[in-house]
Amino acid sequence: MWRGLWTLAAQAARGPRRLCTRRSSGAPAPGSGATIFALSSGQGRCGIAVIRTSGPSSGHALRILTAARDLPPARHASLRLLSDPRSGEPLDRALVLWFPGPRSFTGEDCVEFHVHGGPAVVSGVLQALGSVPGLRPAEAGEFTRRAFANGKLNLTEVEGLADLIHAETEAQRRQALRQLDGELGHLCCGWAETLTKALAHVEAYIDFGEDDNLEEGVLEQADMEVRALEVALGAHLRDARRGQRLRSGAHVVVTGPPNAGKSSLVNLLSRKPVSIVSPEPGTTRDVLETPVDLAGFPVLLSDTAGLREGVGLVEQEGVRRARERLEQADLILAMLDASDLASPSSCNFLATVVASVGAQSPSDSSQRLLLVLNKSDLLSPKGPGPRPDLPPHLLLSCLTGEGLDGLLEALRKELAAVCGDPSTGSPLLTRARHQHHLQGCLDALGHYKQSKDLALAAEALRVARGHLTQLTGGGGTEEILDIIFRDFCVGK
Ligand SMILES: Nc1nc2c(ncn2[C@@H]2O[C@H](COP(=O)(O)OP(=O)(O)OP(=O)(O)O)[C@@H](O)[C@H]2O)c(=O)[nH]1
Ligand SMILES: [K+]
Ligand SMILES: [Mg+2]
Repeated sequence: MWRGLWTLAAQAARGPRRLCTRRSSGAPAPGSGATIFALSSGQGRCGIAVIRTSGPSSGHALRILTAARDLPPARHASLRLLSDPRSGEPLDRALVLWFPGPRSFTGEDCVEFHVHGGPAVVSGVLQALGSVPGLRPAEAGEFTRRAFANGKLNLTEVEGLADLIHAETEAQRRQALRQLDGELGHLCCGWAETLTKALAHVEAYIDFGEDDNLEEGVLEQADMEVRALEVALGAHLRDARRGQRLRSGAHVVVTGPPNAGKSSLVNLLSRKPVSIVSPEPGTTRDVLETPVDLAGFPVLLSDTAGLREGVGLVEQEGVRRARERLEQADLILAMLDASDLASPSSCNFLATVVASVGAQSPSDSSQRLLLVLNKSDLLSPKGPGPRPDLPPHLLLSCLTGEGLDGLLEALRKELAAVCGDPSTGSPLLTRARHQHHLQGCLDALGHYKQSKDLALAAEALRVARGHLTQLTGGGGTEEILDIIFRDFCVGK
């Protein structure tokens, strides 16, 4: 009888079937839902605009607009004259593509019209489509919703697609593409399969524990699998904030004593005059925030007031805001005037801000810091360099641009550590939702280990697995029943 169990375990390990399925499989139910249409390319005058439809009446709409009895060959671009079905008036000579379901983006019958991008052409074709019975304009995100409902994309892939459309920097694009390719989903599905296996072992023990035929070590096997999973989940959760930072931008804060050249650096990095630069110490008061692409990483760069005590009320408030912002920084750009290192404000800054960040033990939540000595152009070429007791630093001149390449390279390395490098390593958790479910899974595994009662232990495994399936948007306990009855040969 228990051959069945081990066959199951072996199969699950090899993964011949998808235990972690997408929402459903195959073609949509025939005649399900309306056929939707929309302009899929951007609004406004352009060379080519793409209008698409999805749903059972797509083929009909294509035939009506091209006044043709037959559909063009599937998945091949064909040049066709489009006419208004009501008046017969020609609208455009366009490329049309016919994607019969289920081999289409949504899994339904789809059509793409690649028309000339003039507003009158686009609105003419949209109106013509609207006049075809069974067609209606699509709602926001409805094509992707249908792709999800039809099992073409799981939830993390849907999120990856959304991120790809919104990606503004290279690193964001890489991360989104990996998620759209299903890397995070596959990882979770693999974990869910491990839990399904462990659950099958525990349930087998509950039902047949007294059975002499039960192979030994079934529960130990489940415990081992759970322990290995805990380690994997823990590693991913330690990295948890990185993917989210890459999605929404890392907080980089420029700080230092007055007149170090902080605003000059912010303007240099953002390539626009964000902040006022002047020889007067205490120029910057408010926190000035600007989004920039630094070496391919999305960054929210903040300029802040120079740190000093005993100044007027307004500047004091500026200093308070600067310190507050500093606490939220993922990466601190600490700046000093290289020609003024012996001044009390420089010494104080080194002893407080720089020393305290340097003393943090490295962990995901700890801040990173780059020390930059600006105004290197003021140092005499022959004279002694900056103080020998300084922590590691970079020399820069915002005036001449010397040292900027070195700073950008150092920033790239720091940001890769802060955001994770999407070209290498395991897929990152890009949303708080991912973190929530992985943490939920890990907590449930903790309950599993503490449970003295096997029924409660099995329930904990079900909760843990539920979190993983929710992460990819699947769900249901049908699959475990399926496995027990089909692979265990119960009743044989
Ligand atoms: N020689 C030289 N002068 C610089 C350099 N960078 C900035 N300055 C000058 O230093 C002065 C102060 O620059 P800011 O950018 O306003 O300095 P800050 O740190 O923002 O000053 P606060 O906002 O007042 O704290 C200005 O006169 C700049 O032109 C540099 O690399 N070399
Ligand atoms: K200044
Ligand atoms: Mg300033």
